[in-house]
Amino acid sequence: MTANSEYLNELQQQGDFLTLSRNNEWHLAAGAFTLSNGTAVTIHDTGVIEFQPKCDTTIDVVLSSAIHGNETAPIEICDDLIKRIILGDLQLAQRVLFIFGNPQSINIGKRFVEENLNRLFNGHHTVEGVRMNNERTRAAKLEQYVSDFYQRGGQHRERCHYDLHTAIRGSKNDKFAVYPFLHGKPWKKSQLQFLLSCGVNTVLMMKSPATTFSYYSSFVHGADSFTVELGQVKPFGENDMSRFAKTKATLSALISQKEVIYKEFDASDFELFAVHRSINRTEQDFTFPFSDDAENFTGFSKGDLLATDGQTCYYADVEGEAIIFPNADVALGQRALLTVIPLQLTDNII
Ligand SMILES: O=C(O)CCC(=O)N[C@@H](CCC(=O)O)C(=O)O
Ligand SMILES: [Zn+2]
Repeated sequence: MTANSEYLNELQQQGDFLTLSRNNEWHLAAGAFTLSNGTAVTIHDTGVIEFQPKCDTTIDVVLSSAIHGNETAPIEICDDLIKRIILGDLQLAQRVLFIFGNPQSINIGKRFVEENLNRLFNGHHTVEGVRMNNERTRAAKLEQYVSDFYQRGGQHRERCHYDLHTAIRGSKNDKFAVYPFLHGKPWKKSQLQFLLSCGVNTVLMMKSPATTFSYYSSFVHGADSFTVELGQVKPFGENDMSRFAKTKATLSALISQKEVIYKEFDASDFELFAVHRSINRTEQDFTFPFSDDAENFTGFSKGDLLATDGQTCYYADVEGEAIIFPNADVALGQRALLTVIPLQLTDNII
């Protein structure tokens, strides 16, 4: 028996792809098997597992978590879905690719090992003159796995990608999604209805390209793609999983049903925000005037100080400008703060 088939036997019996991935931090030999219900299972690498049911399918679904290793609730959600599929308790009706992005960062309980993986997509992993590291290599591979997965599904199918995260800070709106910049293409009501069903009624509309995983699959593969923030970062074992019941049930339905009927679209169900600006840290001396427990979506009055970057002070220039993802510890040149303002829906939505 080869080492490869040993891990496959154990995986088939226990369904524990998360532990297998954590035990093989940066690489796992590819392997495949078929479930008794006919679903083909392919392990492409550590943290990357594909399920192809026997029936005809219409949607190619990518569910990623652990792009940041300490964001545990989404990892637990995906771990549970994968186990149920492998053990035959959840029968799929759609193709699914699950990704645990950064197994070593899960093991050390940190956002990343050397470099923030979610700043390396859309080609930013490979830059002339910049040394490759494990996270850069991983970002390049993850792009390729997603690309191959969508290509095997074929053109003219629905493609979606939900990149599941949790926020470092608490948030006034506990769960929210980032809708990547669509380059003028319309936003989709059907996607907002899906998010609402997940318990996510707050969506931020980006207005420029990004280096994130969700922007990559949206821009390069035309997928309906979102970064989804499911509450606040907690260590394993400290998540109140009842808070994610709607998310789990909706993801489960998405992959196990031919079609899911969501609540009819009603704009008043949502709180939508436009990203107003992104403030990067360019100086060693970068500070916020608010405390570490100031929550995401805290609004500021026009003229209030928002951040100080060396000699540059940033002030709110719109009444109610609200803070998202403030993080003074980011690497120089990276985003330290987003600000948002409420958005009224225009006709750029279908
Ligand atoms: O709470 C925080 O500061 C970060 C939470 C997080 O990881 N958010 C993502 C958002 C990605 C996007 O803008 O689509 C990130 O910062 O990578
Ligand atoms: Zn994250």
